[in-house]
Amino acid sequence: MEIKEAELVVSAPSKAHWPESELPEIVLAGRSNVGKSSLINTLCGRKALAYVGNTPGKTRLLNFFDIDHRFMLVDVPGYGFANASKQMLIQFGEMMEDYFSSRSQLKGLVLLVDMRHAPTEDDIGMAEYARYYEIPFAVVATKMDKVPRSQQSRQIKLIAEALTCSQEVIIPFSAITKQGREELMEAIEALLDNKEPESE
Ligand SMILES: Nc1nc2c(ncn2[C@@H]2O[C@H](COP(=O)(O)OP(=O)(O)OP(=O)(O)O)[C@@H](O)[C@H]2O)c(=O)[nH]1
Repeated sequence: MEIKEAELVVSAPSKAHWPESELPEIVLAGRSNVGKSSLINTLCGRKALAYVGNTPGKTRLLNFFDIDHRFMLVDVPGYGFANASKQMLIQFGEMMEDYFSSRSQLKGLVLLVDMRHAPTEDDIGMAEYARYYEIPFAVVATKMDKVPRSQQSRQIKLIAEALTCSQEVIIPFSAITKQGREELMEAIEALLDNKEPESE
């Protein structure tokens, strides 16, 4: 699957602003600074102009990107950043709860984790959240170019164990080398087809 056109439709601060479109939605989530904006830009060839920032956790909105009028990529704010106030954490939880529990267009979650580190409590919580709401998910291990090849399979194993998922659902990815781009597109296709990448 090649993406020809990606357009940021809306940055929604609340449910009232979610788009009315019937397109299926794939949500992208991960802790702050994991490389989510870079991944969106890699997928969309910078057409989406997702902002790659160095101020972690700035985005507090759900960003809906229309991809070729075929599906929406929904970028959720990076969680787990330092200095988050309690109020912000509550707001984040409520926003995700609202979205996960009531958005019928939601077809799947792509969970981003940093390949260099063990998943955080928040990452594990996000996977549990998806299971609770029965949302199929794939996992992307970002920044693989920063992990020596000899250590990559060990890191994948570590991530799979922490998230209690199969190693097969984990897609090693680099926004620098573009490795993993094709595999991620295939995983998104599988989610759109209502297939759990995990079960393949
Ligand atoms: N080496 C390397 N660096 C990356 C990769 N992906 C992202 N980065 C860098 O990691 C930093 C964070 O990347 P972003 O794409 O802004 O991360 P984000 O998850 O959108 O961050 P938030 O806006 O805080 O949610 C930037 O300095 C990127 O250049 C990658 O695959 N390899």
